[in-house]
Amino acid sequence: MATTTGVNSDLAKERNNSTFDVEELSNFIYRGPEKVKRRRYLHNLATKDPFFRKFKPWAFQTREEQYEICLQKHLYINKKCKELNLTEPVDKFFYTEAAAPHENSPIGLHTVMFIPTIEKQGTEEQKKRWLPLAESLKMIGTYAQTEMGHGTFIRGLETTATYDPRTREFILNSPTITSMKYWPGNLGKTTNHCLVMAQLYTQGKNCGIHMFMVQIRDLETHMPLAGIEVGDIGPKFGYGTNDNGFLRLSNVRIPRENMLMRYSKVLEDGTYVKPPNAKIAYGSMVLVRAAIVTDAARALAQACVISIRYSAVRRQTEVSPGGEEAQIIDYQTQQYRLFPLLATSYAMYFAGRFMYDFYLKTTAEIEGGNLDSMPQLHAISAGLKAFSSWMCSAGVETCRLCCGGHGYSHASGLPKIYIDVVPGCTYEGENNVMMLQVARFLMKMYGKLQNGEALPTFMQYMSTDLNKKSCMTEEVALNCLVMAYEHRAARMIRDAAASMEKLVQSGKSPVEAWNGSTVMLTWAAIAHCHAFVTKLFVETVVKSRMDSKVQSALTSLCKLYAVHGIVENLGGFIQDQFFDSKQVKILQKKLMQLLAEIRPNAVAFVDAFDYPDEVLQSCLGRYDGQVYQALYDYAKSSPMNEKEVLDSYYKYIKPAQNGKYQQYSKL
Ligand SMILES: CCCCCCCCCCCCCCCCCCCCCCCC(=O)SCCNC(=O)CCNC(=O)[C@H](O)C(C)(C)COP(=O)(O)OP(=O)(O)OC[C@H]1O[C@@H](n2cnc3c(N)ncnc32)[C@H](O)[C@@H]1OP(=O)(O)O
Ligand SMILES: Cc1cc2nc3c(=O)[nH]c(=O)nc-3n(C[C@H](O)[C@H](O)[C@H](O)COP(=O)(O)OP(=O)(O)OC[C@H]3O[C@@H](n4cnc5c(N)ncnc54)[C@H](O)[C@@H]3O)c2cc1C
Repeated sequence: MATTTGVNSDLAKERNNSTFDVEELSNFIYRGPEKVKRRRYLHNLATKDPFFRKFKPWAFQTREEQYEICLQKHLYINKKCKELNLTEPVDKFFYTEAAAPHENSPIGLHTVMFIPTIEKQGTEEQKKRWLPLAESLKMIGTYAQTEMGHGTFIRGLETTATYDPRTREFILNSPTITSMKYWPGNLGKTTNHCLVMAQLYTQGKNCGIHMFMVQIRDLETHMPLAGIEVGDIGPKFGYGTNDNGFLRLSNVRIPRENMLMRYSKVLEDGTYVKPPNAKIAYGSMVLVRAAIVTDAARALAQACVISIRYSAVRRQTEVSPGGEEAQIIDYQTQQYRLFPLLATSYAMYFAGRFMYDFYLKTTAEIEGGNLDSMPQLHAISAGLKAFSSWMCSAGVETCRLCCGGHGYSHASGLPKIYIDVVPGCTYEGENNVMMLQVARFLMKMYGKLQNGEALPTFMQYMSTDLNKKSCMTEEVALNCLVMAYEHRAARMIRDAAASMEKLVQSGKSPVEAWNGSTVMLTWAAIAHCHAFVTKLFVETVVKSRMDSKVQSALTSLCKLYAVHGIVENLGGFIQDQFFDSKQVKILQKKLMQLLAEIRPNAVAFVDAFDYPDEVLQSCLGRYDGQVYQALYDYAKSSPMNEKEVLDSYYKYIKPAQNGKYQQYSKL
């Protein structure tokens, strides 16, 4: 029975029954007790700061208020980060996630893409000129690449930057309606500068797409400059806090020094100097793709916290007539929907940790002049970005559905998380397109394998003997699970390659053969990413040092991740009889056992993510489980309840009850 004060008794029982110390697991997730302490300190700074609590809740704000309030919050965050000397990205990330949870920043693109692009693509002189202005917000900028007509195919962008050697200027133009920049975050109303991706023309030749710094608004009045038409694109599925914008450029002249020239250059006379690798200009996209993995993991983790705590508190339906109603977490169907997502949130967190480290290591090499790992970084970041945003967005929606009716209310906090995470499937490269980039890399690797060339370590599984059968026994060993994923990926890569080969042999061109095989190529890329994430999870639990009880519980969760993925995608695993029917039964049985094994630790697993209530902003996911009182308070706080009788009653309902409809004819 739930009490109305203190911690809900069901939730308290759950916490008593867990088999491991939650603090130990938090220490493992966040890489040590010192880091947990630091994260809590940063969360506390934000959640205890009265500034962030003075605004009405996000769900009760109009679009204009969402923008304005979020802008104030992020400008304040910016000021506090400086005062507190928070310079590390991880510190800023934790402080921000607590200060403005899932509220996409009106100066976010400035921080996440504008400044990093100057840092990575600018010359020393350009960095010296722009970075201090950008840091002090005198320049507020965005990354303006996507156009109304082209987002994916960036070589097809239509904006032009034509070099005029007489004045040593570039002239920027949006020659068609489809060439107008459309979607860049913060562009509509906030920014006064843009990094514009445009086709470079010099000495009568097109040299491909390059980045140019363009001032779009007056620094004093904030009015658009001559030749600039700019504005907000209007309401969207979410992202109400963000003024995604449009931009039309008409004969806008900028000095030659405004082309980002660290790698490619245009000399004064108009001579073009090529970069060492044309794709180096895509580096800012790679950075954000890498960051999206952690961002998506965090969204799913928070959704699991809400949904699993609520499932422990919520009771529905007497199991035997007249008996006690069961906690909904005890229904096997609820466990089957939620626990694999819990496992996925851990898998994605570890993938995010890996991605961040790999990004830092590889970009350091690139900056040192060694570009060898660029293709790997591109393939891994594109694949993990797509895989994590797909899995986590779908997972958040399932968590919402698992909360029944209350999941549909903003009081649950789940819709806000969903609309914040789901555009990650589209921005920074639409997911299907990203998976095809992965497939392109896989086909290259397959070619190397055929030629007997060496493969990078993470691709060596491709040389597996595809006639081999699974080693799976009743024990369901982790290594047999990894082998299954790698077998499936290797076979799908081979099948996709064979499909292309067959089409070529039938007279199709390589491009036609590629287009005729993209579904199989996408299957192969997804299978590869699934294998990659599973292996990473397994290696994390097997090789890392941690408390033995935590390790045992985490091993069950990892096994669930792997077994569930096989059972849900069985076709791909049995197509070549890799598993026989006896082994399939073993896996199905193991899946049910694992659900039962994880059940006593479900709440502890979500508690270990250590998200304070102020971050979750959910009546259902509260640490104390007092969900009903919270729902009642939430309903009472709705602006719709400020008056007992709304004006609309007198204006519309009352007259209608009296058969009077004249007010409509006035319209
Ligand atoms: C434990 C907790 C730790 C916490 C730590 C956290 C720290 C992190 C802090 C930060 C957190 C912040 C959270 C972030 C949340 C996110 C908020 C984001 C807000 C929204 C931002 C949205 C911005 C945008 O959307 S910008 C626009 C993005 N646009 C795209 O992505 C366009 C997609 N299209 C493309 O990329 C290309 O067109 C592509 C790749 C599809 C094709 O390119 P192209 O036409 O040039 O290709 P081809 O000529 O066909 O050549 C292909 C060839 O090129 C290679 N290649 C392509 N790209 C790259 C690359 N980037 N690098 C290297 N190589 C590349 C490709 O592999 C091919 O090679 P081949 O050898 O020829 O095969
Ligand atoms: C919230 C949000 C914020 C954004 N912020 C920014 C920003 O700050 N700066 C910026 O420049 N842009 C931004 N964008 C734009 C974003 O990067 C693009 O929308 C994205 O890259 C997808 O491109 P697209 O819209 O042209 O989709 P399209 O390419 O038109 O995709 C439509 C469909 O066609 C398919 N498709 C397209 N090409 C291929 C192909 N080659 N093979 C197979 N299928 C294909 C896709 O899979 C998809 O299903 C933002 C978008 C959103 C939603």
